[in-house]
Amino acid sequence: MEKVIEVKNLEKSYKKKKTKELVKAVDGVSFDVYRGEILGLLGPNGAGKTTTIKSICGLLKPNGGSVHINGFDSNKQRLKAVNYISAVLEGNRNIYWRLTVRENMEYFAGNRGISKKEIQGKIDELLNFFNLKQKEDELVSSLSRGMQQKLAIAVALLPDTDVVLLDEPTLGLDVETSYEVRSLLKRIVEEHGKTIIVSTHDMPVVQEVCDRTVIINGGKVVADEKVEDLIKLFETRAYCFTIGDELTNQQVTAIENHFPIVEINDKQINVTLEKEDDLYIIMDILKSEQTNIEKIDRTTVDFEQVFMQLVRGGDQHETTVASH
Ligand SMILES: Nc1ncnc2c1ncn2[C@@H]1O[C@H](COP(=O)(O)OP(=O)(O)OP(=O)(O)O)[C@@H](O)[C@H]1O
Repeated sequence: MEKVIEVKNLEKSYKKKKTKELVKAVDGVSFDVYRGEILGLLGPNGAGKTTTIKSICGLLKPNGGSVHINGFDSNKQRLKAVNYISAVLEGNRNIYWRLTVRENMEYFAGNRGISKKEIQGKIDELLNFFNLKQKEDELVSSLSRGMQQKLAIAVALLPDTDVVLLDEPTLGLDVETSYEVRSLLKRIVEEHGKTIIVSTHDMPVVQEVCDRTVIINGGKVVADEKVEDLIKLFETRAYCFTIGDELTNQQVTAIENHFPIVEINDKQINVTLEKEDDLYIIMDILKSEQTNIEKIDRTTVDFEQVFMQLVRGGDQHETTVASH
């Protein structure tokens, strides 16, 4: 597999305005991105995603480490490196609301040094691809949020760069449009041969669209795995206990304290264990009040549960995933 982006030991600190204290936003982040994949960059608020993305785009100068794009250092050979990347950062604010759909496309093509004449065919192709052709002469301000989002992505595809970086592409979209954007992302990779990095809080996007995910928490990578492998890994530890008696409040508290991912409904406990041995902890809690265990089944997990466990657990999980 051909490596398009290599992020190595990236470090970035910010100085707090009031106290001048240094905050480490990114603390030794490393990962690679391969041609033709959709990589999901995830993490809770403040994890360091934006800082990582801005460093990849060459918008931020890291304090340590490096980013290479197609072999070019995004810091030392910035212009060559960023030539391979286009990005939609901060939602759809990269488009002009007072211009029409087509005018936006022509304007941004011009910004990249592409003449109006040579880009017309490409604009038509993209407008058709994104189902925006019939809206080409309408002002962006009159479009729905979903259409604006699609236009923002279309604009990012104009310069035909190898890598497209998308920050929260489905934020604020209704279910139907979010579904449409998700399938468009897959088609952009398949039909246009792009590599996509998508930063998102939208777990269905990750489960459905991303080949691999890099999860950042507290400025560090806590998982770098294929999405399906992560789900499988956690599935081996997901159990459903059916019990004959109601739990006491102490038992509920004990279970919730031990296991961050748990759902207790009446006489069922759905729990994802951190390691197989944890099965005995939960059985001991049940036995402590002579709770009758009727059966124990393995259950399925979704990506959201995997994510929650990885970001809530801290270092313990880092070891677990790294050893996988
Ligand atoms: N310009 C800045 N000055 C000071 N601190 C900053 C600055 N930018 C980010 N930080 C801090 O660095 C840390 C990482 O921020 P970053 O924006 O990279 O996280 P994020 O994962 O993108 O979060 P979100 O999902 O909320 O956008 C946070 O603690 C944040 O407060």
